[in-house]
Amino acid sequence: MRKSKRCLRIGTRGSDLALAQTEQVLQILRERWPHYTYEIVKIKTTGDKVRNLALPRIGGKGLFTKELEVALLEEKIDLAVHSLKDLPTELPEELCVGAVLPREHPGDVLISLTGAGLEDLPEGARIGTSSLRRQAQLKAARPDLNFVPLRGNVPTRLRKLEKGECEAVVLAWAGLRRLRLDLTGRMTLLPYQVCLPAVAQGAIGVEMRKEDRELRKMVEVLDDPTTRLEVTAERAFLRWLGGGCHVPIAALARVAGAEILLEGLVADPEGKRIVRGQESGSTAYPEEVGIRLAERLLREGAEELLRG
Ligand SMILES: NCc1[nH]cc(CCC(=O)O)c1CC(=O)O
Repeated sequence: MRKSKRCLRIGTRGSDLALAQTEQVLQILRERWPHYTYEIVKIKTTGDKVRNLALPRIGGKGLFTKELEVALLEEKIDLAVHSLKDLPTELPEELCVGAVLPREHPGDVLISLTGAGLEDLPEGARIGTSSLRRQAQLKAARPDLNFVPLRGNVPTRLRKLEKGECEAVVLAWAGLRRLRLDLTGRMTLLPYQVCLPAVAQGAIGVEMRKEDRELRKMVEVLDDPTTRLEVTAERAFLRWLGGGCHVPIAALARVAGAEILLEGLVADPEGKRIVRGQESGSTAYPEEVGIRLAERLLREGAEELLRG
């Protein structure tokens, strides 16, 4: 046993959502490992700095995670807490996802001032979202809708709705939930058939240095094996497609007994073509299920969509 307690430095973005997620991690670690000290280190990422630009234009992977990875590699922090959907599928060789927390409901919600659902929105309504995945799927369901780019943190986006910049916005349920925002009467959940979530949406991942054995053992208390299996299948699907933010891609895995069921899609940004399918397989090989679904969708037309 070491004599002096080690101080664990937890890196996070400074947004309300990121801090709420980090607080959740911290609470569990503190309770289980009270003899350590903890420090939260806020780090600005490129995505935080270029607020006004449309994400698909900036492109580039790891917009919200890269600076945290650099801090891990430079040993300025010991853990990095991410929304797993923002974390690229390829990690630096020295890093790993040490834990995946139990997932929130992974779905997207539609929020409007009147509480109108997707069918009730007026003809030609403006939807605030910069996500090509959301745009493509909503256009497929309602070709008359218009889209306005909407970026910034969750509260900022809701303010833009209040100011009348659009009739509705689409956000992840998980983010609203973690921010404890009560949008009763304004919010409807979009069914997966209408809007399949982003890979790993609703899951929190804790990234760390592989060689930090002591810490790897400690973060096991955060890990939810079912969520981990699901996001492993989804991330393998995304990695095999080689997709970034430029082509709409969505996927959702569910564990049922010893089986993983994975549903996924690739679309063109206008939502005119959606290549969608399902695969299932053993929980012993989650990545294999993801790769199999990717291969199948590539054969069925996703290859063309990805080449654009
Ligand atoms: N891209 C931003 C982002 N990253 C994670 C979440 C929500 C929380 C989550 O999906 O885990 C959000 C906001 C949103 O999409 O509404």
